[in-house]
Amino acid sequence: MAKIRIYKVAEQLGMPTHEVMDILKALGSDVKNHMSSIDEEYIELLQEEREYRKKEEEKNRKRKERTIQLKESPHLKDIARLLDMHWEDIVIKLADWNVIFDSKKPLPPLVVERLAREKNWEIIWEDSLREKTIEALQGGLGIRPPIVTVLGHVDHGKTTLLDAIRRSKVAQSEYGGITQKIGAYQIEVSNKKITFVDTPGHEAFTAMRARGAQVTDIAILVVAADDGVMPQTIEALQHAKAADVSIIVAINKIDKSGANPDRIKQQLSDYGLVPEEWGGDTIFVNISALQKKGINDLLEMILLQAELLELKARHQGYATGTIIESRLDRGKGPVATVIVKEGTLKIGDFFVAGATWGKVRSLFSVNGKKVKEAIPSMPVEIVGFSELPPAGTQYMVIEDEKIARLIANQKQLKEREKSLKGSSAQITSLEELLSPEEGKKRELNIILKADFQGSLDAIEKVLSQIGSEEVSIKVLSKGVGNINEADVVLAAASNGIVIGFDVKLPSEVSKNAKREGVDVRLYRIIYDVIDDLQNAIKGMATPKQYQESIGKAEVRAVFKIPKTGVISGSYVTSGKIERNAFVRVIRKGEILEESAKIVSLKRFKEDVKEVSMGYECGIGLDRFEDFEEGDILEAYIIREE
Ligand SMILES: Nc1nc2c(ncn2[C@@H]2O[C@H](COP(=O)(O)OP(=O)(O)OP(=O)(O)O)[C@@H](O)[C@H]2O)c(=O)[nH]1
Repeated sequence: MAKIRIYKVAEQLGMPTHEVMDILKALGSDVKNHMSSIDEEYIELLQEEREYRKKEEEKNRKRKERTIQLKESPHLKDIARLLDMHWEDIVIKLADWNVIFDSKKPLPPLVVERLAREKNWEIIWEDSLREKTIEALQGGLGIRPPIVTVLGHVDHGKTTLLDAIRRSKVAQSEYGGITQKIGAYQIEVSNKKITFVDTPGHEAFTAMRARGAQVTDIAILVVAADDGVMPQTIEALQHAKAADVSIIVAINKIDKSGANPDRIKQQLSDYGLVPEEWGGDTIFVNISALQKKGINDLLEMILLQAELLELKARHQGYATGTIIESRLDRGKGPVATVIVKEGTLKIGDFFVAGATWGKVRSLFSVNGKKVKEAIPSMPVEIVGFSELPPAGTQYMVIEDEKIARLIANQKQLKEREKSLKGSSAQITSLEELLSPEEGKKRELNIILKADFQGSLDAIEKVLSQIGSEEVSIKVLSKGVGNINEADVVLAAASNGIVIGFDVKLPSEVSKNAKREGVDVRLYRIIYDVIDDLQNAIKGMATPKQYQESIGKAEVRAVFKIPKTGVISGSYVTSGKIERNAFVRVIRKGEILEESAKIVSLKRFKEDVKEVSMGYECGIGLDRFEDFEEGDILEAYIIREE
């Protein structure tokens, strides 16, 4: 066996001699110094060991480099410093995540970790610091009243019930003073409060949820005893279930002669709402909203249910909440009703609600009385908005006026961008839903509509069999009949898709679906449903897109045209430019804009579909206006494989 000296080995492997000797010694060899010789066959082993050590070193180095050790609960400014971020940027992010910023308090651990992760850092909390920080933030957690929404089929008595409750509990004198409907009210029974959202109907309920606002804890499902369970009763029930709220059934109109509460209990049992007396856990209460009978029982049941739910909220600190309704008041300007979720809302607070911001100038209770502050679950009217915020918008108090304005402006920008792109970032389609996300099992939420019960059951059965390891299929709601507004809203709120089997999609509903970015699919053959879903689950339905270049133009002049915007007078140097193409803007070899859509293509004053090589034309783009002479516009079309 050939021998080789250690210093030669070291040279050959590019390793320091001491390291070679180190490894050899660890192997049991009795090497003395760099002049010692070893068998050549050791070289491979040395090399492997060297590689392994290198990788470990690298790992260790990364581990050390990318961790932040925390010895104290970090406040926002600490984290900004540690992550080398602007604290304003962090505050904007927090607003996006609906996390209250309070400079006097530490940031919640999860938020710290998430911020760090975005910058590729790992947070190491010393000892029990993480727990301590959580404890410190939870100070002031207290019971809060339940928030109740009334749902049910048309004419089953939702409005009458809400009215009856309000009239029975709010003193007549106060009630008389209310001229405006403000979307919510609060009553007191046996020294406990209950908040009612006064916009009955599951569409409103789910529309709010679609905006990310889940205000309801308990849904009262009103069913008229003489009419029984109707399509919208089921729809409402499914919406409430999808939102994961507790349901109490109020069997209404028991004063009527045809009233048959047992039949309703039977019907609802089929949908999983089994009365307690039959061994289930759903509370049923018989009422007559018109004759104000059973109202107290119902309220008691709501309180009982609320107790079981152990509803709690942070009472201290800055407030967050949800806009329930907004209106323009002649005297007060834009006002909105907010139900407070956390914290205490006070006069003088700065706030952000979606793209609007403001300062709380005055607060009114829902009975029209001036109040100084509002605590969790309390509905309150706020004066001081800069613009009207839409219902369902999240509301949050911001410590600093400048930041409040900044966040609102950012939101405005984002919304404008979204409307330019024509669709929201949360488009949920089969394709997108199924695009893989780090090792998580994905859920495909389906709203199923069919021509009759038989087909509905059949499809649901096959759907339950085609989930895969990565994707499970969940039928959120099912019903007989055409696709309607409520289906679309539910899909939007639950990131689901609507599947229609031998039913119609009315054009109004279709428009809304498009606007909301909801994927609606219509089928006539059951196997097509299965095929499509199976393919989608396998990822085969994701069409591969590629860009096909069609031509180039060079900017020769730049014009500003009133109302139209900036137009580049260009000369087509190769291929052609088509009106429906996308454009890449290149200046001196640098890409300034990757994907702008052509919004105007003209020859002289005429709109044209395409312009070929050798011709001049005017090109306007949707997201780029800063043309300069000499810019190259590369036109391409997106095709699917
Ligand atoms: N007999 C009787 N009639 C009732 C009762 N509750 C409501 N009604 C009547 O039923 C009709 C419909 O009541 P509403 O409260 O408007 O029903 P709703 O569910 O709010 O209806 P929409 O707002 O159209 O969805 C009205 O004429 C009420 O007077 C009741 O307990 N008994």
